[in-house]
Amino acid sequence: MSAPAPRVPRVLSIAGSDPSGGAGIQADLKSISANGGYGMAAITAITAQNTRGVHGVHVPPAAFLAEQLDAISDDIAIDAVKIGMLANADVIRTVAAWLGRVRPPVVVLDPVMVATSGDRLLDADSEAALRDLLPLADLLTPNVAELAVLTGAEPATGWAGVLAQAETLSTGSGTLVLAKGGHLAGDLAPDALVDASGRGRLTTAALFAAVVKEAEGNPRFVEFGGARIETTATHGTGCSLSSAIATLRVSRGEWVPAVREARRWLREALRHGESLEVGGLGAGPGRAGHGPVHHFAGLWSRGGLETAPTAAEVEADWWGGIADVRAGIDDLPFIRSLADGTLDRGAFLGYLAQDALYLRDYARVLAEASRLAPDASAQAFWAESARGAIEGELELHTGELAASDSPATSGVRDLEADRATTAYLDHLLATAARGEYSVLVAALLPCFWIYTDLGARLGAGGFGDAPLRADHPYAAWLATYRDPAFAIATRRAIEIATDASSRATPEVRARAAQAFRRSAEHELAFFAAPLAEAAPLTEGVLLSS
Ligand SMILES: Nc1ncnc2c1ncn2[C@@H]1O[C@H](COP(=O)(O)OP(=O)(O)O)[C@@H](O)[C@H]1O
Ligand SMILES: Cc1ncc(COP(=O)(O)O)c(N)n1
Repeated sequence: MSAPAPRVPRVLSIAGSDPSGGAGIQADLKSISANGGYGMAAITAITAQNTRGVHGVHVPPAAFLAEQLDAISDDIAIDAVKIGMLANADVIRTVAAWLGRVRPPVVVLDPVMVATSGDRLLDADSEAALRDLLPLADLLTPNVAELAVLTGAEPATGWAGVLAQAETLSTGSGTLVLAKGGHLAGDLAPDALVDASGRGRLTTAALFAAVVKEAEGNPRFVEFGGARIETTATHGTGCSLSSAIATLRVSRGEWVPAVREARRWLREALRHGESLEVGGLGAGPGRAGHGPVHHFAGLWSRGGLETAPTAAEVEADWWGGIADVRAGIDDLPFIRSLADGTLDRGAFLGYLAQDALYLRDYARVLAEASRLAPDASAQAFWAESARGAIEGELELHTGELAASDSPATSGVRDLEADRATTAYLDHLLATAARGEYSVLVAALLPCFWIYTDLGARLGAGGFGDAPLRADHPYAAWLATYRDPAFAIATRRAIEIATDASSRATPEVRARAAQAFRRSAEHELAFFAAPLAEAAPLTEGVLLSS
């Protein structure tokens, strides 16, 4: 039994809108999604901005923000909140009142004041109101400039100064602070979690720390190092990072792993930001702005964009994709004459002899599928099918072939596989040798599926009444393929193979579809062979012992 899937963190962003998509709620929703959360957004302000700057800000009435917040919290359990641009004191008070009522388990506050472009995003006279909001958060993520404003100091010019201000802020607000080095000069872009609140939030988390520094007064620093990434795509880094941390704090349960993972993700997004080619249109020299980070760089390259088909969709695709092969099989003189009973007995026995030869190696390939199977149920199924194929082969020797009056049937064991049998087996053995389970089971499937389908249609009068007559010369053979147990096995084989393909990567799925079709084509050639190239079962085609 597999463990239940972990619940998806429900994360609310309370922030401004950036129509260019790089910062604000747009960045937050992308960041939350990229980090495995369900994103929601209550909009505090609507900005008109692009990668070069903010042209305008419209702040809807704070009462309407309250309505948005209540609509969400009345209906949805919120696991984490990320707070970004708050615009003015009314908005701040509305958010503070809502937080006081709802108190979500994780609150990350990015005290947005000034955009990367230098434009103000918070009224200058609202800084006091913002300070009052700080204690309601669990984590503050100010940049260098914001840290300076919040501590009433000059912006720090070095990392030690940033850490000192972060400590001051943490002590004053009683919250954890993430000090960010993004705006410092130099080759490094370090961040650090600073907990001087005395609430010991980092005690457990510090176990995970790469570097834990004990400083005077015993505040705790957990530092995250990293080289500065050479890029202009830094618009929205603060928004993206704080949303990622809020989301990952829910799924990881601790601050340090959440920050470490969020930073790793953001750094990948930063490295690929410029590839988006967002911004810079018509910019004169020196006006090129800051493009967004690529929030989905990792997901798109590793997860792919293709929608995975369900097993039922794979089944329909595969079966529909061999409609021409199936029609070809139905039209074969071998199948037609087998159905109406006019098939030459020698040709029939020749077919059975090839079938026996086929089953011997088919059983080995089924056993290989069992070896590769990812779970016990599939492992048992393929092993059982291998046993069935071996039994089928033995039955052929003791049944139809042994009973035949041909003097040569005793030499079946030494009979050589004809071209069609050899080609089919080569395909199956080569697929097995490549060791890709989902491709292998797709290759094994037509033998189950096409026979079951043929047997069912022969038995249901699809080829006329002749196959239903008890005195049909090949009644015993027809009965084998109508066997309900075989139909059940076929259903299970279809389920296993299509399920494996629906979960596989697009590349593996394409190889599986091709292997399935190849096997179906070999089935056609196999049925065509007895009346096409191989002579009936006579001493001429047997290497009798
Ligand atoms: N060029 C860069 N290379 C690596 N990391 C960066 C770079 N610029 C910003 N960061 C990281 O992005 C995050 C946001 O930091 P920062 O730019 O200081 O905040 P804000 O966007 O709020 O101004 C931090 O983790 C910081 O270390
Ligand atoms: C709506 C909105 N919120 C926040 C920021 C800050 O983002 P950054 O500091 O990365 O430019 C922004 N530019 N716009």
